[in-house]
Formats: sequence, C-alpha cells, structure tokens
Amino acid sequence: MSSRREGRPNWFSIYPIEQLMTGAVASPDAVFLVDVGGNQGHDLARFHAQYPKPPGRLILQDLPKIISSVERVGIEKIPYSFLNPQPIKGARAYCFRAIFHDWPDRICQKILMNTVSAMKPGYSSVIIIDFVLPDTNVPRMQAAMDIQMMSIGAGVERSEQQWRELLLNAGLEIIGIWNVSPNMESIIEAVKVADTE
Ligand SMILES: C[S@@+](CC[C@H](N)C(=O)[O-])C[C@H]1O[C@@H](n2cnc3c(N)ncnc32)[C@H](O)[C@@H]1O
Repeated sequence: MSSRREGRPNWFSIYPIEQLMTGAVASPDAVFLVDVGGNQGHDLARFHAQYPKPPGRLILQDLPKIISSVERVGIEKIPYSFLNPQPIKGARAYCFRAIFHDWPDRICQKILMNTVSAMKPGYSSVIIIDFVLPDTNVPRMQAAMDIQMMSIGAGVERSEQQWRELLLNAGLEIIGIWNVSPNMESIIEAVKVADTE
C-alpha cells in the first residue's frame, strides 16, 4: 500500500490543508484528522513529519490485527471497523484513502452513514483520496484499475457523477475536488448537506 504513494505528492500537498487548519478547534481533546482504514499509518506519519504541531489529535483507525503492532510518534491508534458507527465525534476531518474503491455502493453507503453520524455540522469534513474517472476517454491505467477492482471483489472506480450520487445518498455534498494529474488519485472534500444550505 505504501508503494501506491512512492514518488507521489502527499494528498495534503495537493489539497489546501490550511483551510482545515484555520478554524480548527484549539483544545487538547480536539481531533484534527482521523485516518479511517489508514493501515500502518504511512499517510499520518508523513503528515506529522510535515506538521509536527497539528491543531488537534491525529488518529489512526484500522482493524485490530492491522494496527496492533503500529507505533508512530504523534499518532494515536484506535482499533475500529468502519462497518460500525464512528466512535470519534466531531473531528475536523475523516480521511479515507483507497477505501471506497474496494467496496460496492451498498457498503460505501454504510461506511459513509457511520461517519456522517459522528460529524459536527458546519465543522467536520470527509476527505476521500481515490480516483475520479472522467465520463469519457478514461486513461488506460484507471480503466485497468476499474476492471481489476471488479475482478477481485465488488469494487469500482467511480466517475464524478457516481461520487456525487454516492455521497448525496449518505447526506454529504461535495465542496471541492483537487487533482494534479489524470493518472493520480483525486482528493474529494464533502460536508453534511445541511452545512451548505
Ligand atoms: C487498500 S487499503 C488502504 C490503506 C490506506 N488507507 C492507504 O491508503 O494506504 C484498505 C485498508 O482498509 C482496511 N480495512 C478493511 N476492512 C476494514 C474495516 N471493516 N474497518 C476498518 N478498516 C478496514 C484494511 O485493513 C486496509 O488497511
């Protein structure tokens, strides 16, 4: 999984992370980032290396067997299955990198609803790092990934329209999509629908 990011920019170098940092609650208990299904915590470790004094706690979540042996400076680990309600309430952002493309819409809905119930309106964001396919002329690598995801399970690479529908059905609205190359994952930010009304 770490090979997917070798030589590539971090998501927080592409996404304007300052907008999350600005306005983050400054309290020792406040949670800044939760990396849901974050595996060994590579992304959070890189984040901590770049921002050693983040405006809140950094939390790594994955299945118990995956994170039991992980030890990383500045990162708290919490065993958690995203098929259950999110126990960390009101974080500034819940990040999902290379998670949703593994699952069909029905399961993604469940994961998203489990997250939405923990989000603080007007404050929390969901950050998704995954491919956003164009509706036509899909680059060869992304098309191959889509077929691979289908063949190893019920996964799927999604177009912007598919992401919008998936998220809206869970009560989330996309407020931005960032990408620096068609061959790279995009960063999608979504908030509770009521936040934008
Ligand atoms: C494709 S990997 C992505 C890992 C990481 N986000 C990254 O980008 O390197 C999918 C991750 O989802 C985790 N996972 C699978 N089922 C899970 C569940 N029910 N709850 C939490 N994490 C789960 C796996 O253990 C794995 O770490």
